[in-house]
Amino acid sequence: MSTQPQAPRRRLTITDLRKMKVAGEKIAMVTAYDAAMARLVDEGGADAVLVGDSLGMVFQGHDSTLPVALEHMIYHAAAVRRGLARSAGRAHLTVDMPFGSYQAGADDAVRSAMRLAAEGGAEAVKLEGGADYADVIRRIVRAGVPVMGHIGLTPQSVHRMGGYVVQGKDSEKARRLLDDARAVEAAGCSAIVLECIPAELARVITGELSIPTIGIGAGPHCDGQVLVVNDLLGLDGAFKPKFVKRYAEQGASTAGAVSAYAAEVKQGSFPAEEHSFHSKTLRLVHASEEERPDDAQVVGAPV
Ligand SMILES: Nc1nc(=O)c2c([nH]1)NC[C@@H]1CN(c3ccc(C(=O)N[C@@H](CCC(=O)O)C(=O)O)cc3)CN21
Ligand SMILES: CC(C)C(=O)C(=O)O
Ligand SMILES: [Mg+2]
Repeated sequence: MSTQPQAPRRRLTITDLRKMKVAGEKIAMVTAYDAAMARLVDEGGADAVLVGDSLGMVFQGHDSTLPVALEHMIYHAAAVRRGLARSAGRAHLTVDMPFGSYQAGADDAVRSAMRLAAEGGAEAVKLEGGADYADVIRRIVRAGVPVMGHIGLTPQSVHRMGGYVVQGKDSEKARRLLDDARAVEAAGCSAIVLECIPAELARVITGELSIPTIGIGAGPHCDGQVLVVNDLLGLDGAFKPKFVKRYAEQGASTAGAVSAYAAEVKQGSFPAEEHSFHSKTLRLVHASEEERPDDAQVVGAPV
């Protein structure tokens, strides 16, 4: 009997994410920055993986996303791409365009997006900005790369915003964000991230747009949600903004595991017998021994 050929696994496309909005099926997106985590996130059932420029803060240790370079995003995207290739899931892959890779002009933006797709394996790129970026979005989409928008709290504009603060809290600013959302959809975006805006505003934007809205700190009415994986795993005990829910306390459990390991090393109980290798044929000779047979195998002795 021959084994049945396996139906090839089909990865979700950006079009599938749009169909999920129509079907009323919520989209679960999670960030990942390396191959191992990408595989776990994919096998955990995330619909979409984001290689976020938040890696500048959670991976590189900066206090903003501004120092992240296009080369860094390509490096992490390619690692995540390889992780997804080895995993059993079907997540779609979006990669953030970092600060400086698209703001100077549309030609530059198209070149950056093409590198993220060609070298990083991105199936879509995400960029921060509203109506002001309509032309840039149009040009990248025309080049063949789907674009995800991102409005509200846009971390690359931290200095203009005066910190990581909730956006669109008064009627005029909320109106401007709704106009921005409409503008990026009209420019050809396939989806849009809404970050740290009132839930009431996110509900209106979600109802007005035909592309899916993916919220972070934008309430429950969005078509999907995104969280930084380190945050949902509770890896950083000090970082707990209001919108984060921790589904694990891996920061505490990791520090606890290392502490147990260090204690056992110091005490001599690790490695134990079951962690050690042996050889029956090896004849050990101490370096201090005067008479050494010519055929002795010397281990641990200075030459
Ligand atoms: N680990 C991590 N998670 C993120 O979600 C994230 C990053 N890093 N780095 C890039 C940006 C920065 N983000 C942030 C950072 C801090 C707040 C924050 O402290 N927010 C306050 C709200 C302040 C207000 O009331 O306006 C909060 O308490 O949630 C929000 C978003 C979101 N992104
Ligand atoms: C938090 C998400 C939306 C993001 O842009 C990032 O991780 O960089
Ligand atoms: Mg980002």
